[in-house]
Amino acid sequence: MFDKSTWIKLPRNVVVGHGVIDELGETIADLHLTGDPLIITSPTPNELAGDRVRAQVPGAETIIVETASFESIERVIETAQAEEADYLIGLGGGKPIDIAKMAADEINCGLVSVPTAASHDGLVSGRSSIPEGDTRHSVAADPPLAVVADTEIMAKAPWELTTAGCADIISNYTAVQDWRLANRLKNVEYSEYAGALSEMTAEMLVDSADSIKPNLEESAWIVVKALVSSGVAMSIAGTSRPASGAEHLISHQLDRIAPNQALHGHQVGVASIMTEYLHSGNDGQWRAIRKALKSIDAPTTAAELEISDDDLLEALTTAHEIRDRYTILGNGVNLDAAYQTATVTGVIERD
Ligand SMILES: NC(=O)C1=CN([C@@H]2O[C@H](COP(=O)(O)OP(=O)(O)OC[C@H]3O[C@@H](n4cnc5c(N)ncnc54)[C@H](O)[C@@H]3O)[C@@H](O)[C@H]2O)C=CC1
Ligand SMILES: O=C(CO)COP(=O)(O)O
Ligand SMILES: [Zn+2]
Repeated sequence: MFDKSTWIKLPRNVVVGHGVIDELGETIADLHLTGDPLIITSPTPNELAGDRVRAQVPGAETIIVETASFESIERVIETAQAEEADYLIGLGGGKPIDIAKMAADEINCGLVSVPTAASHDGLVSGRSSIPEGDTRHSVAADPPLAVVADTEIMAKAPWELTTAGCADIISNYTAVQDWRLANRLKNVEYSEYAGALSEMTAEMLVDSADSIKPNLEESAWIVVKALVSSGVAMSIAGTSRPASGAEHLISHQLDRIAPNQALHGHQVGVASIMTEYLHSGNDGQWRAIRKALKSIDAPTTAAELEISDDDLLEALTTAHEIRDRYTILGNGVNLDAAYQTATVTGVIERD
């Protein structure tokens, strides 16, 4: 008997382009959302774009969050309930959007995502990623009903936020390899469509690397399209597997060991050079990944991440513990192997 079923949740409206933040009101009306929203943002995005958002949703309260934590989510839920908010608007980078996504899921209301940086591929995904203690929760949450991504704002954001978004996409190469490995060794369900979409997204971004330049709005356009596509791959899969493998585990560990040191996308990029080496050895594609990262100005070494060699090695040897997700890290990389991996790939220098 055929007994498979799937439920793919995607945003209904994805509005991308120059000045589209001023079309937020229209986008909300198109979704038939009524009543007052609560705006969830972080300090800089609030300063940059909060007033333009508030101008279109008069009466909306704003809550400013600093960290992606369960405490922040709790605060948002309490405020939304006290204010009787009818839906949420997440404004900013990955953190406020993830918090808003999880809070909206919890209180069962809609979410509109207004990213101000092309720095991560969670802007359309049906996943929310929140650290807690020694672990990291990547939980299913409804994707935003709409995404309003203003390329004018994103192009003016610090260049490193855009290069972080590119590196988050380039890391899809190793994420998909980990997913296939887990399918072969652990019978983890694999989606050919989601895997192919994720790899094609990375391929297209790398092919466009020459057009990705600072202060160029077309660059923000190219990167946002890739981030949307990668987020859709996660939604099709119903898991972050297409865009998150061992390189993400290492980055999540770095968030614990060396908090707020480097951007998420930059960490996963450097980690994917090493996990590609672990997958395919010295003759594999790790040089191609490093070259792709360099071509878009993303870091390729621990020093460029401002992370010490010891912290990097600790993350590489302990990342397998963080989550029940089988990857090339298996049941752990020992310190000698980690040192070999990090030095051969030039991520750290030999003593
Ligand atoms: N749910 C999912 O599927 C995914 C979630 N993530 C999560 O997203 C987070 C990483 O996202 P980030 O955007 O790097 O973090 P973030 O939200 O902390 O933003 C990084 C920095 O950029 C600043 N910023 C944002 N827009 C700006 C602008 N236009 N101009 C100047 N500064 C601006 C913010 O104020 C912040 O200081 C992590 O927590 C990660 O786990 C990442 C990928 C996928
Ligand atoms: O960052 C992500 C994809 O780029 C989300 O992955 P996680 O499920 O590892 O948080
Ligand atoms: Zn990521």
